[in-house]
Amino acid sequence: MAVYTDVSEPQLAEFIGAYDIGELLSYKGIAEGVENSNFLLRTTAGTYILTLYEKRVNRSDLPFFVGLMEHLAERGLSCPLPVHTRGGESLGELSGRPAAIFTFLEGMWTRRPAPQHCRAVGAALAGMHGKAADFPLHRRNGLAVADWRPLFESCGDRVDGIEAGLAAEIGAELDFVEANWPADLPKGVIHADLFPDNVFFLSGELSGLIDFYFACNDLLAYDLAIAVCAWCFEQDGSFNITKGRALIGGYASVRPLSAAELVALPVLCRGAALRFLLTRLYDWLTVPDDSFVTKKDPMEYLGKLRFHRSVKSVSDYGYDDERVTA
Ligand SMILES: Nc1ncnc2c1ncn2[C@@H]1O[C@H](COP(=O)(O)OP(=O)(O)O)[C@@H](O)[C@H]1O
Ligand SMILES: N[C@@H](CCOP(=O)(O)O)C(=O)O
Repeated sequence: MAVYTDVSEPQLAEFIGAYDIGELLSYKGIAEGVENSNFLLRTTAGTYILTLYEKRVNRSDLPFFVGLMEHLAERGLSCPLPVHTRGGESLGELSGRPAAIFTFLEGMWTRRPAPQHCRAVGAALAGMHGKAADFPLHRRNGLAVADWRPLFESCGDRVDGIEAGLAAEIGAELDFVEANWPADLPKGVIHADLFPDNVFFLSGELSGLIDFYFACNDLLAYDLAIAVCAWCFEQDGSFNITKGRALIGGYASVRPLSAAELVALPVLCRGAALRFLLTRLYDWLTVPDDSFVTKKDPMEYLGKLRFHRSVKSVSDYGYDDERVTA
């Protein structure tokens, strides 16, 4: 459930009055999502999304997120376009929350990604990296390698209650990724959360990307590693090499990967799996059970992490490149 803040009709009608989007016909909360409150708006001019930014989103980051979506949409990436008020503002305030209205993106996310979805996602991610290359704002990744150990420490002493030995396993993994994290790979603006629920498809074709609220500046290949973790495993936890080949191949078809990026991909995937293991673990142990926040299973990412630990080179992901796998 992700409608944390209620909006009354008079408040909303007044808010909408500042925009050229016609009269309000109806609105309803959208149950999906985790971080913010989202509403589907129907007006005499069309359908829109209203987002109220909740506490876990830092207000000072909003110009980066909203500006990035505008920048990408202007360059032809299919993603929500912030709608401006008549006064030119894309961010306002509603029900005591920062709020924005976005264009509605047609399509649905896929619960059963197939290799052709993975290929399209890889290509779209590389396209996003290219289109964001001249985005002028900068946002530090608040969940970068250096932040993982403090996040783990803030999980407290109940980690082994989930699985015996888990704290030591995570500690050893942190030691490894901190010592082996690549420093000199190409950097830029990354999506940082390109999971299946953030990619829409329509009639089998990718129709757009949403949820840029983890976007930040970091290694481009780390974004690919996040997508490998999110798209290429089956429900039973096994890695699907055909999906790996499709995702990485789709990415490389738009933005060729350097040999150094390919060599680094296994450690980047270990880091990506660890990052989602840790954020899920933190929520699992600290968010009250009666909270609206949907807690996701941390152990799914422990399984993925263990797989990546067994990987010797990018060819184990199904991707062959003679520079690194000959
Ligand atoms: N521009 C959009 N067009 C269509 N649906 C959207 C749009 N933005 C959000 N949604 C809907 O709202 C849901 C939650 O959005 P999301 O940005 O993922 O929220 P959160 O940041 O809270 O996780 C999505 O799964 C989708 O159904
Ligand atoms: N993708 C993350 C959680 C963030 O949720 P989102 O709805 O904002 O994409 C995870 O799976 O842990």
